[in-house]
Amino acid sequence: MAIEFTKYHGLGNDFILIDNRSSSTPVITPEEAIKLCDRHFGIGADGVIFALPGENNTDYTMRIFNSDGSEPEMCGNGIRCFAGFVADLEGESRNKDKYQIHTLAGVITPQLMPDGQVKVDMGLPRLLAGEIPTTLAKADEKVINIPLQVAGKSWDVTCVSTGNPHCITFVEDVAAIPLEIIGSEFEHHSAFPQRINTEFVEVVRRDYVKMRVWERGAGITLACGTGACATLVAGVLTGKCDRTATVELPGGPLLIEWADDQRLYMTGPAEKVFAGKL
Ligand SMILES: N[C@@H](CCC[C@H](N)C(=O)O)C(=O)O
Repeated sequence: MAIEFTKYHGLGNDFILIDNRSSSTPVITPEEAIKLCDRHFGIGADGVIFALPGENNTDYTMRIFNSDGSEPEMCGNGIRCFAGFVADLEGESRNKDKYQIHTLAGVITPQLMPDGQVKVDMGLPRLLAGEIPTTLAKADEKVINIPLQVAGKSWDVTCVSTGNPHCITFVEDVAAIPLEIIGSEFEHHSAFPQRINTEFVEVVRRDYVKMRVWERGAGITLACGTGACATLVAGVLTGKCDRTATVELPGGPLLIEWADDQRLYMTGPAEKVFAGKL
């Protein structure tokens, strides 16, 4: 059976998108996703994203497999690519620029903007340890600047769920962090029963930070949308950032706002790279 796919990226965080609208089960298994994501023997990507029929009166359902085959709840860069992808699939029959997307983290709303960027209503961040989840505090307490021992060092971490789990550490010089050595140790730390995405952040100004990420199930990536949102929340909670800031990632900048209604808004690009057939 031939399966058509389109490769997209959001700031270098890259995905294989599959039109899965005729079935509510992904047409690719997690094992097949691992092979397709392989950068030497496959197409190469940080994950595979499926556009499925909408559940609970939404326009579509998005599911994603990480490059290790695990299934996360949400993907920020992925949902911007998803919006571009479904708009393309709809072609001339498209009658909206804002979609209600069902995800494992709830309903997320991306909007295609006239300048080609995608603005996403990412919903409410979750701050309690039990919601992340982490054992670094009691289930009903927040995790702000809590010491965590990793790689023989104590790191002050702040944890935020933006649908998926994030652990944020503010550092003096983000370029000096040996992410390739310590990232996996954070991801698999016993304090995080569902593993964790890890962000290291250097605050340049209250409205401009530099961030590098080690993603759960994917390792080092060039950008992470949910991670950029979690970074801003951690910056506000620790008194380091304003409620609107640019998060500069290795792949480029994302504009993040934690609005007065407490919802997170992320604005950034989604680029189609090529299409093909499996
Ligand atoms: N790159 C993504 C996040 C993808 C999921 C993540 N690896 C996880 O397992 O939670 C983003 O842009 O948000």
